[in-house]
Amino acid sequence: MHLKGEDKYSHTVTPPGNMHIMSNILCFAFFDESELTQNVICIDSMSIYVQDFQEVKYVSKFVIHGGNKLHGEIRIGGAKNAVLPILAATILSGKESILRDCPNLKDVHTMIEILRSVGCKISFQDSVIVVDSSTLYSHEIPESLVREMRSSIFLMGPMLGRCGKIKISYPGGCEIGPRPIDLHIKALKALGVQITEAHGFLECEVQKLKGCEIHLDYPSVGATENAMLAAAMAEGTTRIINAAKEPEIVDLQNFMLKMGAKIYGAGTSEIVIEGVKELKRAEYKIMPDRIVTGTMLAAGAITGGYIVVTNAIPSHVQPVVSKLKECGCLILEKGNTLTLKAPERVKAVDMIKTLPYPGFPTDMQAQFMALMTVAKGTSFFTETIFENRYKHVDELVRMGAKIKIDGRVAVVKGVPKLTGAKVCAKDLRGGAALVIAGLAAEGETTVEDIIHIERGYEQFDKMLEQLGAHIYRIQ
Ligand SMILES: CC(=O)N[C@H]1[C@@H](OP(=O)(O)OP(=O)(O)OC[C@H]2O[C@@H](n3ccc(=O)[nH]c3=O)[C@H](O)[C@@H]2O)O[C@H](CO)[C@@H](O)[C@@H]1O
Ligand SMILES: C=C(OP(=O)(O)O)C(=O)O
Repeated sequence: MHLKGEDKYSHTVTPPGNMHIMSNILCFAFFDESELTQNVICIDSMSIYVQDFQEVKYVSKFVIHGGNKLHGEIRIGGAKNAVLPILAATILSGKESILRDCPNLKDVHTMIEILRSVGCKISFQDSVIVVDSSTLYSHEIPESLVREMRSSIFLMGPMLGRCGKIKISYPGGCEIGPRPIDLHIKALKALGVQITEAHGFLECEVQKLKGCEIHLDYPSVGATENAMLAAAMAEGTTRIINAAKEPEIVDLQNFMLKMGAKIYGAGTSEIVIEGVKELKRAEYKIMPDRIVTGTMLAAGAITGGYIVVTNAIPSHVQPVVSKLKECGCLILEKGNTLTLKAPERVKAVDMIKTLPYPGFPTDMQAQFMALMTVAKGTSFFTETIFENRYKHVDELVRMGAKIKIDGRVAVVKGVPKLTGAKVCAKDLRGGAALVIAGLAAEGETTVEDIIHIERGYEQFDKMLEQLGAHIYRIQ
């Protein structure tokens, strides 16, 4: 075989033959000159093998021809940030859980792999995930999977609630900056968990979780969720004070209520959980993704389009909707539908500051910035949640955007037109922002490394295509 290029990446594959390992495997792909998909050498801790891997998607990109106004109707699916903690929560009951409207995303598959690795039986078909956690047999979470996704730390609370121990590695930092887990650890310690930290691993153990008052120094979404999950089966009452108020926290509470947990207050800054001895089988429909909703609205707005977004929860996207109205879009809310009619060119809004819910979501900062690059006037962004969430800026600048960064502030001077360019998705929302920019750019835009985008958007290209965008995907 003539080697043209070499690529190294992590991918979840089903090993050939009778091997029953289904884990995160390191793959070295050797590209043949004539064909991009040839052989892959896969290495994991237990085996090395060569696989003819015609179906593997090595390098995926989106190619966008800008200029089309988006028009039509699009349905929003279940939220990534709701389904991930809820999947972790299924461990608690030791019974069956049926989850509907689950998005088919890379992160969801990683969470499924994690649950399988500790013994759960899972099926995922037509947006329905069925988890049977009665067969749980391990408390050790494979490091390779933990490193793939920060949300793996959601396993801490449920594993401690269910079997009193967990061994898990640090999830590590990520593209958007360092993401410590000190608040998670503090909350779990308050519930009585002994935690030993060594060589990048956390070994946590508790005889019996004890209800307590947890004062979060910051309303961290993940730490609030982990504390809720750990407290569900603790002895006595737990109060989480300065809890995060994001809608995904309410969704988690609603799922826990279905399982028979005694919990109230989610959506406010104080959540109260009265521990119960046992939880039961539950069926639940995941809430619609508010960030995908906001992203589609931003995409409609940048193209001067007229779109109808269905299966949305308008109250969840108010911070984004009010900014879109400020920049001249007409938005009509009716039941679970949002209709957006955008002007030919939006006006700049002077200040966008990311804040915990109900403030403007950090997960919408990049997409809104893409919109502001072509607005009339100058807008100022302040990113207060994550330290390093401006990686899309250099890429937008390649497309002709005028943006200057000073620490946590980005100043965006709107230009009449962007021009298509070859750009690279550095993280999930930043990647989505580049696609949005491409929709309005003159000529062709290629967005590389869309693997990041696919962590959070199911068939992003198809959704936009349905609204009339010229976008296609190249493997
Ligand atoms: C899967 C999921 O739901 N992810 C969302 C969740 O992430 P995540 O739960 O990680 O976000 P947090 O609210 O915990 O993080 C917010 C800030 O608190 C800091 N922090 C957090 C925990 C901790 O122990 N110590 C600490 O310092 C973080 O570094 C960050 O600066 O909320 C974020 C903020 O809305 C969103 O951008 C993510 O999309
Ligand atoms: C940052 C995000 O997710 P995660 O916390 O899973 O990295 C996001 O959804 O924008």
